[in-house]
Formats: sequence, structure tokens, C-alpha cells
Amino acid sequence: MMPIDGQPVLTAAQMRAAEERAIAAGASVESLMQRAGEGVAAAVRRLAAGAEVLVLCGPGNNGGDGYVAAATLARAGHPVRVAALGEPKTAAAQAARAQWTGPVESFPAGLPEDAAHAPVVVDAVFGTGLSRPLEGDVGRAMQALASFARLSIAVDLPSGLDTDTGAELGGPLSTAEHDLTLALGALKPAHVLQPGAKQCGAVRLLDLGLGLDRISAPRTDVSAVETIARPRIARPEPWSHKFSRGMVTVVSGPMHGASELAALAAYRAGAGYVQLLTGGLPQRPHAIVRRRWSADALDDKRIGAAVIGPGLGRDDRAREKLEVALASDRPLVIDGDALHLLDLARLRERKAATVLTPHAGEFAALFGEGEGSKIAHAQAAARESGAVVVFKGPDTVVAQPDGLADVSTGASSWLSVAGTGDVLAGTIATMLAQRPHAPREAASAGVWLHAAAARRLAGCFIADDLANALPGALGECL
Ligand SMILES: NC(=O)C1=CN([C@@H]2O[C@H](COP(=O)(O)OP(=O)(O)OC[C@H]3O[C@@H](n4cnc5c(N)ncnc54)[C@H](OP(=O)(O)O)[C@@H]3O)[C@@H](O)[C@H]2O)[C@@H](O)CC1
Ligand SMILES: Nc1ncnc2c1ncn2[C@@H]1O[C@H](COP(=O)(O)OP(=O)(O)O)[C@@H](O)[C@H]1O
Ligand SMILES: [K+]
Repeated sequence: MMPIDGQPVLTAAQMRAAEERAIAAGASVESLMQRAGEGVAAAVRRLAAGAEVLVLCGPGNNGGDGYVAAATLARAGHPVRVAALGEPKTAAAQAARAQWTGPVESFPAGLPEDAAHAPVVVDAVFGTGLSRPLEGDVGRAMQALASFARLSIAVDLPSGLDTDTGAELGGPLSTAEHDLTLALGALKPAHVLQPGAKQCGAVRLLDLGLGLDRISAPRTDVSAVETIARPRIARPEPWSHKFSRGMVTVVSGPMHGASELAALAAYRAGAGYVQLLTGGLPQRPHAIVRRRWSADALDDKRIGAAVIGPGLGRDDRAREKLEVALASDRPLVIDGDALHLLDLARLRERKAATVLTPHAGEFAALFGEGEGSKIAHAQAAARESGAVVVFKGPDTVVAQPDGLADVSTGASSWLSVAGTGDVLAGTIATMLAQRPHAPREAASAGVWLHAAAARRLAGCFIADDLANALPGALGECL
């Protein structure tokens, strides 16, 4: 079982292609299924600690994995039952079924309520092949079994999810929520995008030897999408000075607090010099250099990145400031109000790096609703705008115009509080000032630090606390 950061994310079609490549290279579906099922059995056995396991098997290869897992557990002397939704349909699943010599109960109808329950439930009903909503009582029965069980584990994916979008095919609350999902061979979008990610519980990867790791396969060869890994951040060199550490300028507006938060976060994320272009009164921290806005305020080559949008307002003065920022040759983070004033045609004229940080509402206003997954939406928006797009939320996606994209995993839902987006904008600006030629990497590093800072707070917090937790998160990256 492997952790899931820095791993490729493959669609169902990309997964099939990887499987076909492995088969062309001499593997067989049966050998891959054997490896998958044995991997599942090993994980289940360790976690079940001797408790009875009920394996629910579907008609396809996901069910095949389940039969192999059940047979492997039984051979090891572990108490295990099997219940199936129909007979296996594929040759590989039929061969796997033949390994299981015990009785097969029928699922869901044949399981009387009490007999059905087991302390450990394994969902091997549907995986990447599910193309339509779960029929009849399957979803409801699975929910009942999973919620009764002390431990419920999904094989590859919780049954009922759309692999490529993470949506519940039968609509909200139609699938069971598991404690653990064992992703087979590679992560799929449903493991990282909501609501699928929540239904998965913890996600761990089981390697099937498909050669999908980044050492065997360069990123674009198998998938353009990867989960965000902990960034490496360099300590200041002995010869570093405040400007070489990264200078961030935050453009303020009538709502001072938002830009103050962005400026504070920029410092806490490691910038050497942060200035706030504000008409507000001096306040803490005194380290923030406050200057009045002027039309040439961004004509300073030392500025590594500027932030515009938090608390900017949407009046003519805000428009004027945004136009100056767009015309400047400094790398730019565009957030909040500025996203509502933004003209995409004007943005495409910019040569310097630009990072847009919309939440779902800002994203829809700028780019429309779009088709497909959140990853596909972010990729299309990056292509359309020519900028790096950070599509925020519980499953933040960072995409660059050529299609490469990163997805955040494990963001704390306590981030759903005012001002945390301003903290993210400031954090990304510092990363961008330090990596002006790698805006996607900078944005993803900022998203990682932001999520790590929230994890360190472990509970309810306000945006100021989050900014102040950034140095600890940074310490995890040195
Ligand atoms: N990739 C790899 O390298 C490896 C992949 N492996 C495993 O294979 C899994 C993918 O297997 P899969 O393609 O057979 O699909 P799966 O998810 O079992 O379901 C398809 C079956 O369900 C049926 N069906 C669909 N919807 C239905 C509904 N609502 N209600 C009822 N039935 C429905 C559908 O019927 P049909 O649509 O054809 O009528 C078909 O029979 C993958 O997740 C992983 O676990 C490993 O074994 C080894 C290596
Ligand atoms: N439920 C959630 N789970 C995880 N992260 C969240 C959640 N809600 C919001 N966030 C994160 O918190 C930040 C909120 O940003 P934003 O919506 O712009 O808020 P604000 O404008 O108040 O600063 C984003 O980074 C977003 O990804
Ligand atoms: K499953």
C-alpha cells in the first residue's frame, strides 16, 4: 500500500490503455487480477485483525479481484464469506470465481438483514467499468453493510462512482462511504475529486506493475494529471538578502483585511520583502511595508510577484488598478474581485506568468459551467486564458495551458472560512516570486503549503491563524 501524493491520475480509458500495454508486454488479465486480489487480501488481512470479512463481488473484473481476495484470505485461514451480484461475466472473473471453493450468497436480495452484516466489508462490486447508476437496492444495501461494519474497504473504487468525474452516478447519497479505498494500479479522478473522494475514505495505492510510476514513465506519456506532492523548498543561502528571497507586492482596495491577509501570508510563506499598496492606516505586523498606490507602483524589477484581487472592490478605481497590473511585466496572482473584472482577451496578451485563483463561483462567472470533470474544466480554462488556473475547493485543481494539471488531496474542510483564499493568494505569490518561470509548480507548492498549514492547526481556525501556521508547514518542506 502506497501513499497517494505525487502519483499519476488516470481516466478509465487511460487505465485500459495501460492494461493493454502491459498485456502486449506479456502480462495477462488473469495475472494482473491475481496481483490485485492478493494485494487486497494482504491489506484486508492486516487491517481486519482476525475479524470476519464479507466480500461483495460484482459481475465484472472488479468482482474478479474480489474472488481472488476472498480465496487468498481463506487459504490463509482468515474467516471470510462471499456474496455476489450475479455470475461473473468475463473470462478472467470466471477463472477467479473458480478459485473460491466456499458458498456464494446472493447480494443484495439473498442477504437477510442480520446475516448480511459483517465486521469487515469489502466492496468488489463495480470499479472502472460501471457505466450507469446502480440498479435496485444495491446502493442502499451497500450503505447499510458499510455503516454497520467496523471497517469497509472498496476495491479500486466505491461502487456507484463515475471513475472520471467522481460524481455519484445515481445522484447524491446513492453510494456507500468507505473507510479505505485501495486504488488498483493508479489513482483515478474519482479518488481525488468530490464527492467521490469523500466516499473513498482514506485512499492507498496498490501497485500492479503497470509501469505507471514517474520513474518508469514520464508524466505526459501516461497521464497529464498528478496529485500534488510535498514541494522542496530551499533554505536561504548564506548570501541571500531580502530581495533575492522574493519580493511580493499586494495591491489593496477598500476591504483592507483581505489584502492584509494576503500580505501576511506572503511573508509567512518565506518572502523576503512584502509591500502593501494601501491607503489604510499602519498596523501590525510592522514588517509589511505600506505604500500608497500609484500608477507606476509595479514598475519595480525587484518585485517577484504581485497579488491583485483580495479586497480590491469592483469599481472604476479597481478596474484602473487591474489594468496597470495586467500591463506590468511582473508575475501576477489574480484573485477575488479582480476575477470578476477580468477580460480574458486582455489577459491573453500578457507575457509574464499569471496565476488565477477562482473558487467555484468565480470560475463559473469567468469560464461558464463546462462539461466533464473538475480537472477537465480547469484544463480548458487554462487553455482558454493562457494562465495557470487554480480551481479552488475541497479538491483544488491547478492546470497550465498545455494541459498538465495537479490535484490537491487531503485539504481540511476547516478551510471553509472567510479569508483563507486571501492567504492562498499571498502564499502562491511568494512561491511565484521564487519560481517565476514555473508558475504551475509555484501554484501547486502554494496549495500544498496552504493545506499543510490547515492540517497543522487540526481543528477550527481563522484565516490569520492559517497564515501564522505557514512557517511550520514550510518547515516540512526543507
Ligand atoms: N485496469 C487494470 O489493469 C486492472 C483492472 N482490474 C479490475 O477491473 C476493474 C474493471 O473491470 P470491468 O471493466 O470488468 O468493470 P467492472 O467495474 O467490474 O464492472 C463492469 C461490469 O458491470 C456491469 N455493469 C455496469 N454497470 C452496471 C449496473 N449499473 N448494474 C449492473 N451491472 C452493471 C457490466 O455489464 P455491462 O455494462 O457490460 O452490461 C460489466 O459486467 C477495475 O476496477 C479493477 O478492479 C484488475 O482486475 C486487474 C488489472
Ligand atoms: N470544504 C473545504 N475543504 C477544503 N478546502 C476548502 C473548503 N472550502 C474552502 N476551501 C479552501 O479554502 C479557500 C477558500 O477560498 P475562497 O473561497 O476564495 O475564500 P475567501 O474569499 O473567503 O478567502 C480555498 O483555498 C479553498 O480551496
Ligand atoms: K468496488
